[in-house]
Amino acid sequence: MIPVAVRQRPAYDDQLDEPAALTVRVDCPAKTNLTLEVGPTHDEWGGRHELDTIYCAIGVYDTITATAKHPGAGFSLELEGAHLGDLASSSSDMRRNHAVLALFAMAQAAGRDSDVALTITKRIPVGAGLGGGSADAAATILAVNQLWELHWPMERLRTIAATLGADMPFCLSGGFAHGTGFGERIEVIDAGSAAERNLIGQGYAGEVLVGAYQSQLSTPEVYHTFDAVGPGNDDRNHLQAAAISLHPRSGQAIDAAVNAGARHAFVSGSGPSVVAFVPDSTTAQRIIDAWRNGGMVDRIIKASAPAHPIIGVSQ
Ligand SMILES: C[C@@](CO)(OP(=O)(O)O)[C@H](O)COP(=O)(O)OP(=O)(O)OC[C@H]1O[C@@H](n2ccc(N)nc2=O)[C@H](O)[C@@H]1O
Ligand SMILES: Nc1ncnc2c1ncn2[C@@H]1O[C@H](COP(=O)(O)OP(=O)(O)O)[C@@H](O)[C@H]1O
Repeated sequence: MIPVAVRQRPAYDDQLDEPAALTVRVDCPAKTNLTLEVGPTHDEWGGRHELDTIYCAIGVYDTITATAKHPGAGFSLELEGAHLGDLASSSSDMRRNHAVLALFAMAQAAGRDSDVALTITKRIPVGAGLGGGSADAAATILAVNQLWELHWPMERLRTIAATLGADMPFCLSGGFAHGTGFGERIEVIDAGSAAERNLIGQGYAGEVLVGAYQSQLSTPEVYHTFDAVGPGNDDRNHLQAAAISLHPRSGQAIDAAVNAGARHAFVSGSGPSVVAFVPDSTTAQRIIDAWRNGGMVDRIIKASAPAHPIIGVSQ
């Protein structure tokens, strides 16, 4: 089921006697990996690695809006946010933005032109191992599915998302899920299931602190480094040692969070950001103080997990 909160659409604008412009807004959460086991590479997956991962969506949301434009007008993209990372650079090509690639993929699958105005309000740190680009792509797929009244089921949307990136199929539904293949095969862990109760019982739910950085890590570079150094002893995220070798402050932030009482603290996916699950607000404050006093992170974001995309329709 796609979690949808839809407001009623007025059929026509009284003044202009033409269809009123509809805007679909999707708030799409970041992702992390509670476990990430990395296996061998496969040529048929473009050299990507086999994965076995438990995804978890965390409530730091990017917002995408999609509004229909006149036929033949083409697409447009506006980006806003205080922390745009390398997306703010003049060499950043709008046509390579993950949201735009997702719009093109949906247009091709639907046999339509991509006459849509997209806006992205970025809150998910960029190049941080939090799947921000994947969240924006997933949000665009969900938005266009609604805007064009396609009503395609989740499985069809996942198939399209999988052509764009490993994390994107998960980001369509959020929550908790088991990912296999190169990360694109998703088995949702249902709310209330024994598997979900098990994750919650282990402390993988509730209040979360994200320690974020100005610097980014490149996902391919982290996988290359993993190929050289392998997983760290006892690391549930096999990419953690590689990420820390490239960005040592992440390791310091993990140690500080654990010492201050975090239930779990780890590098999120390919890093460099660090996620800490905290049992209560006193512990959260201890971790925040340790991170700030030690200069171990550049930015701290409070969130909760698990989270889901939220879809709304308005004029
Ligand atoms: C590591 C993870 C963990 O969830 O995400 P991040 O933490 O970076 O967000 C994912 O595996 C990344 O997902 P995503 O960023 O969507 O990957 P893709 O666009 O498909 O691939 C980008 C590059 O990452 C490497 N890659 C990705 C997935 C995979 N199973 N094996 C790989 O080796 C390849 O070098 C590939 O060219
Ligand atoms: N909409 C987008 N949001 C974030 N990054 C994007 C987006 N579109 C393209 N990118 C590019 O994708 C790369 C990875 O960004 P992101 O998805 O945030 O990180 P990660 O793969 O570590 O989770 C960045 O170099 C960024 O420029």
